[in-house]
Amino acid sequence: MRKIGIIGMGHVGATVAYTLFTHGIADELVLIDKDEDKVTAEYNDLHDTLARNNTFVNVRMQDWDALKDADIIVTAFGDIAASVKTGDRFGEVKLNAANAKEVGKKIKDSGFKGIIINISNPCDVVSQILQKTTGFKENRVFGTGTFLDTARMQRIVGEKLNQDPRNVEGFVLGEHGSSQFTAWSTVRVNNKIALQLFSEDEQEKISEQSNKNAFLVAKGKGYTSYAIATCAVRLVEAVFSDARLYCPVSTYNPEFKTYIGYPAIVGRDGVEELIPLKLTEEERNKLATSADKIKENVDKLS
Ligand SMILES: NC(=O)c1ccc[n+]([C@@H]2O[C@H](COP(=O)([O-])OP(=O)(O)OC[C@H]3O[C@@H](n4cnc5c(N)ncnc54)[C@H](O)[C@@H]3O)[C@@H](O)[C@H]2O)c1
Repeated sequence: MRKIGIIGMGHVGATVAYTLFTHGIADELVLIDKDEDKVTAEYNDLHDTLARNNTFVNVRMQDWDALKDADIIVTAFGDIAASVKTGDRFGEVKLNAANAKEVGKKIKDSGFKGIIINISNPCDVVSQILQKTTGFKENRVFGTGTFLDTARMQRIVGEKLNQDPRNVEGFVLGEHGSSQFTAWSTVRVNNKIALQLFSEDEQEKISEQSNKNAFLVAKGKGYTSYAIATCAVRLVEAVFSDARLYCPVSTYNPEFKTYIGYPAIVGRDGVEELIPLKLTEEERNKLATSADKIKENVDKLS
């Protein structure tokens, strides 16, 4: 039986739940939020789809003990308005560092033995605090990190070259935040080296745009949901099917001694392997700067 807990049933948590529910990816869901009215509303709205759904799903709510035998927990707690207001995901840092400690303790106390996939921002800092608080091995707690930013980069590059974004390989690395960057040495489009397809100026603009797109979406609707939920669900599927998916996630990187967005293999045990990249010196320096920013905040807040 595939059982998933979702903690934080705001825009993102609810979209993850809906996707899992309607795509037949989970047999049982446990929905948790500190806002009782919100979680009750989502619980009922999801239940009302059952008679027209292709598959049956058991749903429970506000039951921490039910997490004991869950396979995966997706964390999406926070207050998106705090990030949107400041135009920076660090707008939620104090609030979500405290939430991560509270939620991490409750997860640990539940006896949960599975994999945590964190979405809450700032994603790298929160993922690491969750890992520290639960005491789980690092492979069992990871964040969506730059998986979403990489999808945004693939979309932008694809649009510029009139290609399906899935024809674009390569990575946005570092913090899921303002110090992230496109590692152009890794980017290929239909096996053509992207460095040869874009001028330095264009590379710079695309790299910035991958980060800015989040705030463009949030400016119009107050939050983002579809793209991040699709990324999180993809990672859930990779764990369930032991896909050994090669993708960038926020995970502990021994070289930089912090959680940070970097390519890894994701399977049944969570992050099973880091795949070392041959970066240019400039890219390595950018990654080191990004790591310092994350580390500083983890040290201050955990
Ligand atoms: N990693 C990414 O790429 C990415 C993308 C989008 C959003 N996010 C982040 O995901 C989080 C959720 O976004 P959203 O738009 O759904 O926010 P939201 O404000 O709509 O919802 C957050 C929910 O978390 C709940 N919550 C807060 N503290 C809690 C706690 N201690 N225990 C249980 N529930 C708690 C709130 O009641 C609320 O329902 C935010 O931190 C946001 O910045 C990350």
